[in-house]
Amino acid sequence: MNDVTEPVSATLVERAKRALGKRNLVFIGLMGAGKSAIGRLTAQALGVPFVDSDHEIERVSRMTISDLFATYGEEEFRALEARVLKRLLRSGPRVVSTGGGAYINERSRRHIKRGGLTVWLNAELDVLWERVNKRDTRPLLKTENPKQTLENLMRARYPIYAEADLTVLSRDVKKEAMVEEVLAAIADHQKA
Ligand SMILES: Nc1ncnc2c1ncn2[C@@H]1O[C@H](COP(=O)(O)OP(=O)(O)O)[C@@H](O)[C@H]1O
Ligand SMILES: O=C(O)C1=C[C@@H](OP(=O)(O)O)[C@@H](O)[C@H](O)C1
Ligand SMILES: [Mg+2]
Repeated sequence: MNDVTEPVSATLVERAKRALGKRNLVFIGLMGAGKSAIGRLTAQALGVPFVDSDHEIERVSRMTISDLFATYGEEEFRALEARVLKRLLRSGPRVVSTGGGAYINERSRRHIKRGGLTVWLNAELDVLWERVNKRDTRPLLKTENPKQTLENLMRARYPIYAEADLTVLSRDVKKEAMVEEVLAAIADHQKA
């Protein structure tokens, strides 16, 4: 279903498509940054396929992310995540939204860097917290103080996400406004 209520600027779409070329576009960032939601809408705007690596992992394993963590542990999950991302990024062009920890794992980060143009959806703690505390599907946040856990992950991970090709500030604006900001970042990146 297309969630974009107003069409994204056709000129902007064309400029972004030209700049992206045949490359994949890979969304990275912390839980709640909007990778899955904005990634899907960006793929719709660009007219290319969309895949979310978490959804693909759940599809091939026939288990939820939470069950995978509980049954096999995070290390095994990261190894599976790296294998899935290597396969997903082998073809394209497509938009790939990754799980928040993928880019932090060295093997997955290598696949992602080789596999496409990376966009970091950078968000402030309160924006992320507002979004993630509505659902309990993220095993890493099943702690005594999940907001503190999220802040700790920000401190540890933000310097690594900052290696992305593009950075877009994820805010609580209309999702199509976020899509337009992502497309503008891609188009302007071409000038660099
Ligand atoms: N710009 C935005 N404004 C309001 N809500 C948003 C925005 N971007 C994402 N969301 C919502 O925040 C929640 C988390 O988004 P999601 O795409 O699942 O994040 P991620 O995949 O990065 O963890 C979802 O309910 C989504 O609809
Ligand atoms: O940050 C992380 O390590 C994780 C983020 C999750 O994806 P989202 O970022 O889409 O929530 C999911 O991959 C798993 O719970 C681990
Ligand atoms: Mg997601």
